[in-house]
Amino acid sequence: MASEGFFSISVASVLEDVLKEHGKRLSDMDLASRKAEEAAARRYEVARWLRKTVGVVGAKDLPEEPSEEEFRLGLRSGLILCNALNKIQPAAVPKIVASSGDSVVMPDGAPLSAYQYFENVRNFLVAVQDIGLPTFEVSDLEQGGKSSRIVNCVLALKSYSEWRQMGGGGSWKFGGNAKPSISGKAFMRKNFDPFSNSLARSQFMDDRESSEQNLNQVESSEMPSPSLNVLVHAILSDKKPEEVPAVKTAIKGLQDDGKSFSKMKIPADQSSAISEFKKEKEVVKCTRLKENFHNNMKHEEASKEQLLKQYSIIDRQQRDIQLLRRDLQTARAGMEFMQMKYLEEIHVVGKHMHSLANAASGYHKVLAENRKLYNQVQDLKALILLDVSEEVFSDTQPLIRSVLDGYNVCIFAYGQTGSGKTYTMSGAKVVNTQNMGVNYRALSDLFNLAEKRRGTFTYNIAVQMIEIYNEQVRDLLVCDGLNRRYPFKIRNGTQNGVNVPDANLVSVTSTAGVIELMNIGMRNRAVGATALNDRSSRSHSCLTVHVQGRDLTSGTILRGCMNLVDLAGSERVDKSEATGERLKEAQHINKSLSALGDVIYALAQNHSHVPYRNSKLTQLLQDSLGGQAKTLMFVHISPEMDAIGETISTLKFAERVSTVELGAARLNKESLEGRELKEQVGSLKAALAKTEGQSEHFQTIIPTDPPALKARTPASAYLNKRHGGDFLSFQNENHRQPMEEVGNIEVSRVEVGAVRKSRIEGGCGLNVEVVELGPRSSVSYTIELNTSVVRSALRRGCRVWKITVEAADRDNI
Ligand SMILES: Nc1ncnc2c1ncn2[C@@H]1O[C@H](COP(=O)(O)OP(=O)(O)OP(=O)(O)O)[C@@H](O)[C@H]1O
Repeated sequence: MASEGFFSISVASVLEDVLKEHGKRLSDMDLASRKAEEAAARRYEVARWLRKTVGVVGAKDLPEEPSEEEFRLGLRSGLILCNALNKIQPAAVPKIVASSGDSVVMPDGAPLSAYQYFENVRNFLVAVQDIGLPTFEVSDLEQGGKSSRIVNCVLALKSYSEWRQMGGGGSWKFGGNAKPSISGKAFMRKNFDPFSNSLARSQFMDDRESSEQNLNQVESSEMPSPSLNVLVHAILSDKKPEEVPAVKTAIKGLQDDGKSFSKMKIPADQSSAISEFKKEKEVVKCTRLKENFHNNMKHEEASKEQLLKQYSIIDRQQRDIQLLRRDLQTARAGMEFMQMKYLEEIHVVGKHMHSLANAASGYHKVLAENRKLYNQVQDLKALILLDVSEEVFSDTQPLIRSVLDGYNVCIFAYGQTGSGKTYTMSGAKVVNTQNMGVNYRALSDLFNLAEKRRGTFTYNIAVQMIEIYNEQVRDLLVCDGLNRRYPFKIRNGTQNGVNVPDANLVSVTSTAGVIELMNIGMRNRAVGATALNDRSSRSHSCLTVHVQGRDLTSGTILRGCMNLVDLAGSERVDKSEATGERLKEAQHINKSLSALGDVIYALAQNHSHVPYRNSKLTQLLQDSLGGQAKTLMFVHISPEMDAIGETISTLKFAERVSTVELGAARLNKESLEGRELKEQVGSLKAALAKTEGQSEHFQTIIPTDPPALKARTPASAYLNKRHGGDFLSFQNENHRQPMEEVGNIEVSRVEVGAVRKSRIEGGCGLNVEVVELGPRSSVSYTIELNTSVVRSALRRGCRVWKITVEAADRDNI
């Protein structure tokens, strides 16, 4: 067993070495296909030769190009083989067992018995063996047998036949060794005749087992085994003649090294040959198995490697998935936590909002309370006598705030001529931060405070400036110095607090704008030189600031006004040396100041009648002195000794004033609903008033403010509702006409203060109510148009009327 193992390994190593040398070239060949092609070609060659040799009839069972199965079946009876051999060498097979009646051809459908097959084939094999040709096994003709060995045998026979046909000169050589044609029992295939070459290659590549028949023919112990022999032939077949010695040397070296070769003995008899052959067969099998195993191992290793790679990838992916899952869970937990936190915070914010809302409402309550208390303090203080000092303004500041809160305020300067009233109120001629007057400071504070309240209130501020000169009211805010409407009337207790409605009321948005107006007013003010003051004020001036504030949340309207009054100074005519106009002015000044004293006295004494109407000054200041305003008086006295009399008089006046107890100041507040109701009441009152004694007239109320044309005022809306919506309101029920007959009447241009109530003389016509724009919007006027004109227009189909009222025509209406 040990020697067999060693032998196997040696042969295998030789094979491997040879294969390594030539493996590259061989591996490139398509072994399987070549094997099949070559086997088929050789089989066809054999079939054709046999058919040709025994004749088509004799070889009818053998097709010209048989498949392996057909080939085997065709030759199975041994008849064709024996006949062919006998044709080449007559009586080589002395006895051929054939079917009855035909020694050559087998009868159709009557197969020979197995014994007959065996007889023929055995005889054939014995004969060819005697000739020295390669043989095959009887079993090769059976199913699963090796047809290649049969092919080899027949081809050798063919070669032998050809040699004989050529005369059989010399000795027939098969396999390269000179051999007697018949007597030789074996032959060597050293030469490369076509047959042996083909045979060797086919044996090497196609069927190593075919070497067993060659093995039987090996005669020298020095030669390699048949398989190696085939390999050597295969190698040498591709070499050039000059390369052959080198290859041979290499093989020899292999032989020397390989113990298997050196130890291998040629068997003496057939059985030992078969035994050796089997050994070699085992070796070949082992080699093949080893190769297969080796290849399988390699393949398995590659697969294993690939599998490992895939496992590692899958493992990594699974780890990644785990990580991702963990991240997802973390993120989910984070989200839930955030959500919870968010809800908590929302809850907290909600609570804060709630408390803030409470605080805000509380703040408003406290603010209202604060305002109330502050006003109570102001009311309690009443009139305070103050020394003129630079600190004066600090006490005026709270009053400024009151104006924005909807109260009326009056600040006025009293004192003899030349005592510094104008200086206190208006400041020095060249104004700086130190010598600014009360007026400037008050307005500056007013605008600052209004700006601070911008988020809660919007304020409209307008200014009037008038003077009372020689008991006549004049407008100081005129550019050309002309007071066309002079003298103006004073109206007390108007709804909007404008006591001199005809005087210019100019909107302002900044302190600078007010200063500009004040400068205009100062330029227009009547001044004159007296012995006591080279620029003595010869009139009482009054700067009135009208403030209308709207609460942005409630819509409530607050109206306040501030009168800043610079009185003309009382003067002793003998001292001021006034004559002529100055004297007349002085008399009016003194008279009005005396009237002011009387009013103060009456107020101080709580008289039922207060003589406000005794002078324009008291009439103008009626609302401020009468108890519905907060009033502050600056009292000026002269430090000069010769003015002691006036000083005492002034102080007495001040003392009297200080005793006056004003009532609580009234807040001019109007809610949105209240305002609308008032407007309705006002409109209705006006409508009722116009019904009296105007049976031939018809009236209409016209909204003059362009926006109001689109959105009717509550009053007109009310009237339209009452009268069917499409009717203009007519005060006389008998003459009420639908709108279609009268048409809309549009007033295209109405200037503030430009239209006054007027009546066209002799006309019984259409009453047109013109409502002025601006703060005095509640003031309404009626214009009557001649009825005949209206009727004529209606006849002409006039439906929309446009009435233009020019300011210049005011006095002519
Ligand atoms: N506190 C003061 N500091 C500096 N100058 C002053 C002061 N008060 C008044 N004067 C100056 O005294 C003069 C008279 O002052 P002012 O014209 O203000 O008096 P008045 O009381 O208004 O007089 P009248 O009643 O005649 O108009 C002016 O030249 C004014 O500049």
